[in-house]
Amino acid sequence: MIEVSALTKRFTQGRGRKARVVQAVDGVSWTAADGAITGVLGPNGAGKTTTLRMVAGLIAPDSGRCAVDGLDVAREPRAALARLGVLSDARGLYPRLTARENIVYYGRLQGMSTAAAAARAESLAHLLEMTPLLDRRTEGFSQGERMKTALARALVHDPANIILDEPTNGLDVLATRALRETLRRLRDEQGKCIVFSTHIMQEVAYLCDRVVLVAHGRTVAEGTVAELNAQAGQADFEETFVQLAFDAAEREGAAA
Ligand SMILES: Nc1ncnc2c1ncn2[C@@H]1O[C@H](COP(=O)(O)OP(=O)(O)OP(=O)(O)O)[C@@H](O)[C@H]1O
Repeated sequence: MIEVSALTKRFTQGRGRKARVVQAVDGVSWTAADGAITGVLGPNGAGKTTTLRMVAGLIAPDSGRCAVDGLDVAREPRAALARLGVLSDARGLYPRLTARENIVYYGRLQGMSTAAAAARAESLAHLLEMTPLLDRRTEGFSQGERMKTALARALVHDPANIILDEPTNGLDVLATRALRETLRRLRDEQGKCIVFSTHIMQEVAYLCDRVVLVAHGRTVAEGTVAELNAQAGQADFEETFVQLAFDAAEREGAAA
């Protein structure tokens, strides 16, 4: 389970009188349950990536709390992050290493033996249908190949919780379907807690058990697609999203 409560983060750009402050996250709260796929949705700049980076321990919040399976990411980072797999938007593979080496290296960083990490790389390659890629250097990999390698790396230590930032970015229709199927299996067969951010409404309808809508760094609505449609009085989730997220953002803007 992943819990985010009253999280805030601001960035300051520049110095002195020219300094500009951006309130990227402004008290966002949500919970993602085990055995469920939770989608975090919001307009550009709503604070989704910043929030997920705080959950992953990559940046520290100004205030508020993130917890993974009840472990506070700030207080017990090693224990909390050992229970988390992260697929970031940047992917961040080592280009001179093969896919296999990237996955095994990450397993070693997570405290696994080389043999255990190597065995896991094989089974994940099978699950993700990427066995032919394993011994190629990742330099020059296509978007889909990079995503599969990065996902295998994120899953190498078999974390109970997985966060994915725009995982289908740049993927073709078959790779997108394969990823969806993988996420469903991880949820249904292994009871993982999966959180992902996306801009693709179809993906939400296909995959998400629960949706968190964020705007201006805050949660503006939460529920199943059907509950949110009912709340907005819409049949189409895209209309619901525009109404709940963008109208909320406009109201916030007018009030500011
Ligand atoms: N390192 C940083 N320095 C300055 N501002 C930042 C930094 N990271 C994020 N921001 C700002 O914080 C706000 C939230 O950004 P974030 O990337 O979290 O949004 P997002 O919801 O993921 O957006 P998108 O859907 O466009 O990816 C934006 O205004 C962004 O410009």
